[in-house]
Amino acid sequence: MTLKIGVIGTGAIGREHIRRITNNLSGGRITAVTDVNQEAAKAVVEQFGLDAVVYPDDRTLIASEQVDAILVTSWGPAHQASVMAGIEAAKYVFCEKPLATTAEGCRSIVDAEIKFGRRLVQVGFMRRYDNGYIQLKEAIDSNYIGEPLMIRCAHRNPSVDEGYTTDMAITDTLIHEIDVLHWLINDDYSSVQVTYPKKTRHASSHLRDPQLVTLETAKGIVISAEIFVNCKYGYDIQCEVIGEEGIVKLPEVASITYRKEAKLGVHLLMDWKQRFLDAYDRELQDFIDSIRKHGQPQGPTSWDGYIAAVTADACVKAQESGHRETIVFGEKPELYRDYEVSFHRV
Ligand SMILES: NC(=O)C1=CN([C@@H]2O[C@H](COP(=O)(O)OP(=O)(O)OC[C@H]3O[C@@H](n4cnc5c(N)ncnc54)[C@H](O)[C@@H]3O)[C@@H](O)[C@H]2O)C=CC1
Ligand SMILES: O=C1[C@@H](O)[C@H](O)[C@@H](O)[C@H](O)[C@H]1O
Repeated sequence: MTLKIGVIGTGAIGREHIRRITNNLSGGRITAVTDVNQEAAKAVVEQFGLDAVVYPDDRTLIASEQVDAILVTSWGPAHQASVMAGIEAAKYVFCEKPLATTAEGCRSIVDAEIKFGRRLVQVGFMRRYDNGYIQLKEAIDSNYIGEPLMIRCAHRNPSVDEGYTTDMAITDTLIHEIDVLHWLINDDYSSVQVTYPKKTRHASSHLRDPQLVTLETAKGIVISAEIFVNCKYGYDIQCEVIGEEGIVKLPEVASITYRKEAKLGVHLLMDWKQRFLDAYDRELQDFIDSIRKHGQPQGPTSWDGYIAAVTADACVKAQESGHRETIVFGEKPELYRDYEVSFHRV
């Protein structure tokens, strides 16, 4: 059966996902769209030549018999209500980060899914599908570098707009590292501290940039994560895991080398959309395939969304206090306990 997908929010990433489901992936079809900006929803139907109905809001879209699964790509604060409505209607849900803007909101989604009795929700933490991170995980899981001791990583954007605030460095930007790193090392975060190096003159007056986030895990691994969203030179994601027997590091983005004007170099990306193109394709193909084969998604869970939100809350608290803040999760519920996805390199 072809999975009939309704999209809630036809902005930047909504359109990207519609494009990939329509042009690149198999097994899914966009049958419905909605956006608070109805003109944007209509325009997307035209742009991609979709055979899809434009609904006035998320509730009517979710209720449609022409919708098996919803793709929640609206603004973060709107996610929770759409996801909850999707679960109530027993529809599959792919939700872009954040699952909800608060830990309580994520917990209520977890509880609703547990009450439903089966997994319906996948969160858009696409880095787990990236070949580079998968290779790092293979090296760690096979003990190739021995026990991991430290991680050094960086999330750098060339620039951000005026509306970007200091806490967004955590909730919008670091959130990807928060998800992928604990998955990488099979560990739980236990505390966090945030420090502010000298501020770049390129940041707006209200923004602290760069920031240095130091996370510790239950096993004692120390993670040093730099967030620098006005770095000017490019979009750059770095991750290096230092183990007892060796070190593994994310590969650089593939690029030709050039020799020109007495220089030898490679090109870097400026736009985040290009960096994880394959991972976005793979997370959505996995969502579609898992539902068609197993009747439930297998990707990052609501519990992963909750873990990320609890950790992000502690990071924001640490931004404000300047102190080390502890991070505590409740016990992982049964529904998510034996769940282990086998992500493969391609
Ligand atoms: N996984 C990733 O790498 C990325 C994830 N995101 C996440 O995706 C979400 C959307 O981001 P963008 O597409 O960049 O934003 P955007 O602002 O370009 O698009 C959001 C769209 O949602 C619509 N919208 C807002 N509230 C709505 C509601 N209640 N019902 C229907 N439509 C509604 C807006 O009118 C807008 O068209 C955000 O949560 C963001 O954090 C964004 C970029 C990358
Ligand atoms: O989610 C994302 C954006 O919101 C954010 O602005 C970028 O820095 C991230 O890398 C991207 O994946």
